[in-house]
Amino acid sequence: MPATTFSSIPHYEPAPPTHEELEWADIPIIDISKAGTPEGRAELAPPARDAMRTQGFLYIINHGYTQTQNERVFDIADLPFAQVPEEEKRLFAGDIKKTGSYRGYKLRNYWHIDNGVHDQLEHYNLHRAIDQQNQQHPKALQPVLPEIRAFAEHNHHNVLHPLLRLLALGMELPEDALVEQHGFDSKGETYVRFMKYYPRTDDEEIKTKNVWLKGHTDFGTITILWSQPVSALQILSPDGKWRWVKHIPNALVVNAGDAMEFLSGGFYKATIHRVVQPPADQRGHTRVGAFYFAMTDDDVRLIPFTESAALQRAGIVRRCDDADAPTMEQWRRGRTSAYGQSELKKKDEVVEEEVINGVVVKHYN
Ligand SMILES: O=C(O)CCC(=O)C(=O)O
Ligand SMILES: [Fe+2]
Repeated sequence: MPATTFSSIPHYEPAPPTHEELEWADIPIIDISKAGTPEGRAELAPPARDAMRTQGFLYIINHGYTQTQNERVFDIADLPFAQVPEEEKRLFAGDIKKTGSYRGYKLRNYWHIDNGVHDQLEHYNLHRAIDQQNQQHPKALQPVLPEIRAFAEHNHHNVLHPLLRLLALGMELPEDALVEQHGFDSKGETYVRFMKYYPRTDDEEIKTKNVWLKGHTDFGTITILWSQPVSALQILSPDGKWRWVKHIPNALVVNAGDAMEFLSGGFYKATIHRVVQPPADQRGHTRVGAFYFAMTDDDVRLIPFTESAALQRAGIVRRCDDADAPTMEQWRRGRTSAYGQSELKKKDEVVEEEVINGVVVKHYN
């Protein structure tokens, strides 16, 4: 490894893992270090396919970062929140609704959760190409931008692309069918997100029934969430029950989003998930997250791979006619602008709906 000197930044110490026995989701583990050979990919493709077809979630381990590198990711992830003055944060806040893009900060109180209560979480989003996109960043991030770029490349080339090969094989397509739609250098919005949740008041907890981030699907193809110890993420299991996602040190929690569901004609599931108040022994702490939100290139039309024999056998399900199908760019902009801002239509006690590009999108309370 080349000798690299890293700038000294404060250490973010997360809360210790919970001791509570929660109802954990049953999420399969994929050892991605095996994906480097054709034999390894042939071995991993069926379990990856089954995980994405049933749970819509899987864990990735052995992706190539050490525990020390992993801790550095979270130290960097806390910088835009702990080391940037509020005034500077406002300067870098994204005009999300207008631009349909998350670049920059999403500050607290932006999304409506329930009963007049707004969110208490901040995120900061960087386009993966970092300094090639004319996106300016706060001062505290300047010294670590090369490391964030390396983090984006790691997610893209060592996690996303290997996984996309497995998922293409699962659809019995040429193994690069999805990789070809996810160029690192193509025009598209795949981005790095750092996120920080702050503890809330009892009143906020009561009014939202402890929901910190409403049940939703992600917009893109694949979300890579760097596992962190504060339990709060839940997924809606196939049996209709919310189950907790357990922390695995240095693992990645990966899920499929809307775009993957479109491309696969429902073969891979964009699973609903939400964030709730952590268990009692982890309350009162902040919760810092690091993510890579992947989408296809902007010009890809989100229509199913009808040539796939696997999809034909399973039955292709469309959420709109192919002729009306949005491009990735239309879908991400539409979803991003509306999220947490639009008037949702109440279907029943749990489900609310909105229509984006002619397609019905569900939100869960
Ligand atoms: O914070 C988490 O664990 C999940 C956040 C999430 O679902 C999202 O940002 O889309
Ligand atoms: Fe999400």
